[in-house]
Amino acid sequence: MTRPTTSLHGLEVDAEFATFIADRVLPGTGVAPDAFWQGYAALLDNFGAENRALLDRRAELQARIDAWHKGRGNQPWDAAAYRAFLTEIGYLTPEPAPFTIDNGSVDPEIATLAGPQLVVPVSNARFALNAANARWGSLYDALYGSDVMGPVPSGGFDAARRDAVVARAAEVLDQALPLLAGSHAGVEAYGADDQGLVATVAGQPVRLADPDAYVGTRVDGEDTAYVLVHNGLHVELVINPGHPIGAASASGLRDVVMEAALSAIQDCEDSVAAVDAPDKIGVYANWLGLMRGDLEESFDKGGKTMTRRLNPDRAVTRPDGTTVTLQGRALLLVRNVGHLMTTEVIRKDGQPTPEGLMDAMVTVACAMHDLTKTDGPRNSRAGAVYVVKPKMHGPDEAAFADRVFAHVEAVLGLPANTVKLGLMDEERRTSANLAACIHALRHRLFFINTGFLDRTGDEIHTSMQAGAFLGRDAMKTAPWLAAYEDRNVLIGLAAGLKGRAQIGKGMWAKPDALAEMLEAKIGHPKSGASTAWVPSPTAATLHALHYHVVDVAARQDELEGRPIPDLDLLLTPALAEAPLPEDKVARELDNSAQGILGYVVRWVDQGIGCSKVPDIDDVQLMEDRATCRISAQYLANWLAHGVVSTERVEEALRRMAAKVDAQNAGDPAYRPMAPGFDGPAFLAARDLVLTGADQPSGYTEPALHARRAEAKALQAR
Ligand SMILES: CC(=O)SCCNC(=O)CCNC(=O)[C@H](O)C(C)(C)COP(=O)(O)OP(=O)(O)OC[C@H]1O[C@@H](n2cnc3c(N)ncnc32)[C@H](O)[C@@H]1OP(=O)(O)O
Ligand SMILES: O=CC(=O)O
Ligand SMILES: [Mg+2]
Repeated sequence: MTRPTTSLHGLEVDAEFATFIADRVLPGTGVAPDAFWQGYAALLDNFGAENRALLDRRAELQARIDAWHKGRGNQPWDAAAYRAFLTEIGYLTPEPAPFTIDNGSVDPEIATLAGPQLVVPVSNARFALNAANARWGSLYDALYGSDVMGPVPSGGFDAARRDAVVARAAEVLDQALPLLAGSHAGVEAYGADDQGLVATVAGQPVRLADPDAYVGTRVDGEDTAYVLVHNGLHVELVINPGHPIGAASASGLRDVVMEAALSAIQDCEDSVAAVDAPDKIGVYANWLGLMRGDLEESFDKGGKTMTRRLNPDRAVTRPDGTTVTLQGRALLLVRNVGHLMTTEVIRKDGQPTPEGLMDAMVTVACAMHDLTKTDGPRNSRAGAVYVVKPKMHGPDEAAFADRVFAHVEAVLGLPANTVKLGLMDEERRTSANLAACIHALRHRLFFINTGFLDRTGDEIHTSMQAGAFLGRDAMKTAPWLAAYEDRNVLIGLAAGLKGRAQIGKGMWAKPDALAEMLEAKIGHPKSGASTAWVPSPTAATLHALHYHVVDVAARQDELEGRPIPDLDLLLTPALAEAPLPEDKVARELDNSAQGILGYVVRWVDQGIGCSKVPDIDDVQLMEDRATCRISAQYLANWLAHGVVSTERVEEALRRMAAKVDAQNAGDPAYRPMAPGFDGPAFLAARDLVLTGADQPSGYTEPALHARRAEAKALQAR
């Protein structure tokens, strides 16, 4: 169905979108619609052709790499020859001379504090608000409601579990905020005087081992919270003897509230399905509401209607009677799409235009509402806009992004480098040239982050023709992956990110396996990362505990200057040296097929960009476009090397489609894929695998967008 358009400065703009910009985004920013669209037309004039040329360069390099591998036949891996070849074709670029980033004014959550980073699809207002409010999380709820204390209870209140939770929380306090004597488990009363916190243990007053850890007191209704701080993260001891949990404790402690998601990425990219003007308006409208501070969402929960809004800041009274205000919300960052896709929302010369350029203009324009606020809670007190830029390949693309945002700032009348960029290190050409990429963004870089999921997909795609890749488990311990993670931290430290920008690690993709996360994810701060991604507020609260155990700044000091793992390690693909065992192939084939279908069917038919999908062992996995890219690229690679045949893949897809249908039987909105196997969802999954070797960088976006548009058209009939 053709939608009405408006002609603006030579652009054909979706009419509803143009109205959204004029009536909702721009009022209050001081930018007139005419100036906006004139600037937009200039943006396309200046950068449209270059954007296409950068994509052509990706394709050219990939074709040369494919040809090189094919030309080598079965010769053994030759790291020196490969590196020389990559240098010759310009895949590897010269290293910059030593430098330190100079990113201007950024917030403490970016520069100095270390803690969890929550990611959320911004298209879902209920979740997006929840993510913003996940700055503070109940430790009691996170322990009680997750698998950390054993299987999640399904029945009524479990008093034994409550006692175990209370004991575990006391252990956390003893580790992070110990008393001079005794344990928090034995506290009979908490109080405060002008010297700080006073706990009563065995009838005696006991102070904190570190008296400076006491910040002050916060009263909220019946609750009195004693606010403490450790490693820069606050912890509240919430006292309320009248509360059922507080009543069960001698001290009246009813909760331990952790400062958790220091920052949250509101995602316009891999966790959302936004393919047309209404979708993009939905995404931008939520981001706008967050930046204006007035987003709200009402929904039914437990039979009651709830309305969710952004939480206020928290006022704490210090012992000297002065007030200190703590941020009530996570610092919000926005992830734009990458350079690849184009959008029909804005056309020029009859052609769709780069979606990344639209995200750049519109998300920054929305964020101006935060920058221009004169009262009420602010997002960035440093006056910055934080844009996460994903899927960039190498320094030229990073430099391109830098110039695009400089143009956006000029059009919107913002001081240079107001927009800070987060560099996702998630494509191989970026990892291999990381220092040069950071250098290209040095005046606005606010993070580097190892997006290991996309990175794994790109690893397979780049070396698609080199041979068959090892299976998933072996990939997790492959030398390239360790080199990638370690190099990222060390290169970041060498570029002076400590104290100036975040060094981030990737997503915990098993949202329900939080006991396992608690064991494993401490590895992120230990590796020198000042933040790491979590999929939910509960995971943020639990991951916060790691930053009380590890002092990241001290860890970064230890790591700085250590030798950077050799580039050859990063560049050596994890190929199977012998035929893969048949049982492993069969299992991984089914697993990948199930994961792809389980994700794609909700994306294409229902527009859900991020889902929990059970794997073959019934472990719920977070699936987004990056995890889908991995599965599709695995199968495409095995197809390319005869590990599996097309017929076998088709059979597995059909069999797994029936299984996914059964898994979704309880969803009234679900449309089964079997027995026809001819709907857009099934065909999207099939496209992703069978054409995976030919998709640009192995991305899933082109197939998903096309099939979602098809499904929408069918549904509109
Ligand atoms: C490779 C990459 O790019 S990773 C980055 C992209 N991935 C993400 O952003 C993952 C974000 N996470 C999610 O979308 C979800 O957690 C999923 C899809 C994994 C699971 O969703 P669900 O099955 O609905 O979660 P579940 O039922 O366990 O929990 C729902 C509750 O948790 C909250 N919640 C879950 N995830 C989030 C989140 N990321 N942010 C805020 N709140 C969240 C919901 O608001 C809801 O609480 P409410 O009822 O009070 O509103
Ligand atoms: O975006 C994150 C990733 O792992 O990919
Ligand atoms: Mg990614």
